[in-house]
Amino acid sequence: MHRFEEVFRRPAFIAFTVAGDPDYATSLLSAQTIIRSGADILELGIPFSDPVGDGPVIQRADERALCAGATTDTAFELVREVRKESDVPIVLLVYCNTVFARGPERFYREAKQAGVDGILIVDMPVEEADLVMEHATETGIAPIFTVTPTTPSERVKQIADMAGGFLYLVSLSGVTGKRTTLSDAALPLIQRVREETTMPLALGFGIATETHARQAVAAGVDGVIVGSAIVEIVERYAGDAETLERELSDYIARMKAAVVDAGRVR
Ligand SMILES: O=P(O)(O)OC[C@@H](O)[C@@H](O)c1c[nH]c2ccccc12
Repeated sequence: MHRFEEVFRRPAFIAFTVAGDPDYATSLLSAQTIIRSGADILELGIPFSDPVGDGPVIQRADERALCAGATTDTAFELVREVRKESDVPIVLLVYCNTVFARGPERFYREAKQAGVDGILIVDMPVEEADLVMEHATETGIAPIFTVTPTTPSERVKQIADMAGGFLYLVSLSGVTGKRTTLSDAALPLIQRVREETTMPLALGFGIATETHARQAVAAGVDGVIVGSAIVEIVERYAGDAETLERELSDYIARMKAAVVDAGRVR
């Protein structure tokens, strides 16, 4: 859990991409570019056939990756490859089926061997987390959980007690995807969760612009998570590696600068 503590000493920029989107080579280039451009944490989604928490942009990315042959094994391979050149914390974002298809013991063990620092099982309620908690503890992989605007405060406390690394604050009730403004529910959520825990809090869902990122940091979060806006860049420029690298690195660098800058004036 060392890597997370270090990262959250100042507001962090957390970037999501789908492992294997649209193919292995492009996705490795994207992950490396994201890290080289200053992202503090890499969130890697293992593509899944029924990603119920995801909007159309990430659904399409999952589909592209699966069509190109992405599997849990190729996602672990990607982590190993990224680890050769970087120490940034890597969080795997998965649906339950992916973990249980392999068996949780083996999944956590292989994730650890590949160099994973945290695992967020997006459709696993805390009530069922017992099924994986011992493996998280054994491997030292941080169990990351989400809380949403509709999570009662008592439950927030229960979740925070189990969680490691950071708490993922879902800014709105809905699926992933860019929004034009930061959700109205974000600020009250941040304030409410702050009262229940001292863990680092990272806000995600709908965040796409530097303004959103600044607002989130000003509201008191320790991390800002962006997914769909990044996946859209991959989708648009995947056919041209040089342009993809440039566009992605511009975007990540701008978002990171906004987060750092907003942290300074806070
Ligand atoms: O795409 P957005 O709106 O920027 O949200 C982040 C998100 O993509 C990433 O963290 C994520 C991708 N798929 C998920 C499923 C559930 C929770 C979170 C996620």
